[in-house]
Amino acid sequence: MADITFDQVQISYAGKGESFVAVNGFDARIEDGEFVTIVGASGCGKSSVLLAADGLLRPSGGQIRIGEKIVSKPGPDRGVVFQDASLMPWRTILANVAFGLEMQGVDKATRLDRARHFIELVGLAGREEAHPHQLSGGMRQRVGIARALATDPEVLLMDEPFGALDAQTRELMATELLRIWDLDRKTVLFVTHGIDEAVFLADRVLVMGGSPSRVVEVMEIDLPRPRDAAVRASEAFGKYRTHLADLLFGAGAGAGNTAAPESVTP
Ligand SMILES: Nc1ncnc2c1ncn2[C@@H]1O[C@H](COP(=O)(O)OP(=O)(O)OP(=O)(O)O)[C@@H](O)[C@H]1O
Repeated sequence: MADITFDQVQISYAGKGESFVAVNGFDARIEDGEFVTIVGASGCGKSSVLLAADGLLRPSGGQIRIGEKIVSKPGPDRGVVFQDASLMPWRTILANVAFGLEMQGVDKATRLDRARHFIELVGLAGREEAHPHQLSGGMRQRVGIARALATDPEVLLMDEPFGALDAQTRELMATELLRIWDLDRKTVLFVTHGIDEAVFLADRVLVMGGSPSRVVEVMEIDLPRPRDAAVRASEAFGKYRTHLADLLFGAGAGAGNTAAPESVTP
């Protein structure tokens, strides 16, 4: 496992004239084994930061490191889960989960064994031969998580993985994700719009704001683990939630942030 370091990261997009700087001076360090969530107004650059950490987007300034290695392209040290699980529709669930191992040249018997193990871990034993269209949205996201874990990456990068799910399934998936994470505590960086989700999952929440945006506040979440319904209902949870909502939607919120808290709460 490894830590993730963002060192004065700048992300720009080419425009018609001058390029547009979306993120500037983004500094953060995600410790080895830590679960960190990122929140911020729509369009503030959360996905851009994650894409850059995955190596799909090259920062226009600064540096991202996984352990000691500077990120320059996607690599097997990173497992990625997006909002849309992006499974291959023609492949079975087993073949989808085994795909990354196939790319790594792992022999067939080993990769199928490993894929079966992670399918069981995410609660889908018995569905190995199903195809993605035969599964619900929540199940497809479970497959996406199994696929990301199967290659045993150093870190997990998750961009709104439960964003397309209904509120109830979303809560369930958050609890499931923590159960799986607790088995070997990989380093996780998780982007979300959901205030409750951000607090429930995290050791720390990074709040992005400003224009161009950067980390404007870091919230330590000192809640017991394992996190369960009692933690979610606790007074401490409510305080973190209110503080985060104030940061995002209160008087001091970043430019362009006009959404009401209710509109983003899972
Ligand atoms: N390919 C692109 N070309 C030009 N501009 C882009 C591109 N991708 C993103 N942007 C711009 O960069 C900024 C950050 O976008 P990004 O998708 O990272 O934000 P976000 O915080 O993830 O948004 P959301 O919460 O709505 O998903 C936005 O202003 C967006 O319009």
